[in-house]
Amino acid sequence: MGEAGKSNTFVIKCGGSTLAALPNAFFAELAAFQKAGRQPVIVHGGGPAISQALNKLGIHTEFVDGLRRTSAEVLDVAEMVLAGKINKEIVRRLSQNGAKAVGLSGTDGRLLTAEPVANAAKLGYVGEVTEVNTELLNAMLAAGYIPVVAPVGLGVDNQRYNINADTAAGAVASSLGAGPFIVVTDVAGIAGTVDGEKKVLPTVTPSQIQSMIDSGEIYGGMIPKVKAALKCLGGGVNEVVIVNGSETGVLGKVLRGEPIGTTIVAEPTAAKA
Ligand SMILES: Nc1ncnc2c1ncn2[C@@H]1O[C@H](COP(=O)(O)OP(=O)(O)O)[C@@H](O)[C@H]1O
Ligand SMILES: CC(=O)N[C@@H](CCC(=O)OP(=O)(O)O)C(=O)O
Repeated sequence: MGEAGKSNTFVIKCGGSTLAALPNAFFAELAAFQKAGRQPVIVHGGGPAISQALNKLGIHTEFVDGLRRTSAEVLDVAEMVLAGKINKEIVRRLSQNGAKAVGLSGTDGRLLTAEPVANAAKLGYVGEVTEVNTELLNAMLAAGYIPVVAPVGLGVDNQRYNINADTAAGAVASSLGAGPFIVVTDVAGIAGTVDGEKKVLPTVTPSQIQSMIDSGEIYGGMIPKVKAALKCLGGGVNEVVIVNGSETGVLGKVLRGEPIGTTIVAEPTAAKA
């Protein structure tokens, strides 16, 4: 694919926290971008729905450092909910709102190759992406479809892995060299304290993020988001924006460069020509 095609590609991560609240307008906006020649790729979560399904089945679930401890039993349910229920819901809503979309699990066509995370002894079948099959994504984009990806990966050992959706989306954004990477969640951005007042910060840099994690101002589900953002910025993505999906016209605002949510920017360098 040529440079023009690449610059048209952008990755959106849709968090499970916000999926039910996403208005039809969100999907219609994606359909309009698609018709205008833009090439969105969606990677989605579904944490709350997985927890709900596990609770219904009476299977205990817990998070360690923001990641779900994943036994073989939990993995089956996570895959069922992510690649079945949530993935199909998103594809259906896109179709209903005039977009052409196709749903894939990260294991389909070895879209996401994964390896166990460092503390696998504690976390079980939780994976980290080692490779993204961009050939498959680009083929779907070239055929005029929005790829909708569930964050389940396959190891070279053929083991399935549950992957945090922010991590998976960041890996996809980096491998496509796509920009901007838009993280859609249930809050208006990263909140921080400015002059004693809590507010959404328009921009944050990697060093600010580190001190906000250290102080506990960034916690829980925001941690994998900012970590994925930092990794992306080091890997070819020039802009990561965190926005609330239920606000109208969010995607357009990001793409037009209008101020919305929190933009994570690279550390300013002293010597810029
Ligand atoms: N500094 C912060 N600013 C805003 N939200 C934060 C911050 N730190 C932690 N959070 C939490 O992160 C949550 C978003 O993460 P999460 O619930 O995992 O969403 P998603 O399902 O979209 O991935 C927010 O609802 C909020 O509770
Ligand atoms: C390893 C791990 O934690 N996987 C996540 C995958 C879903 C996800 O990340 O969903 P959200 O984006 O809605 O949080 C989980 O099991 O909940």
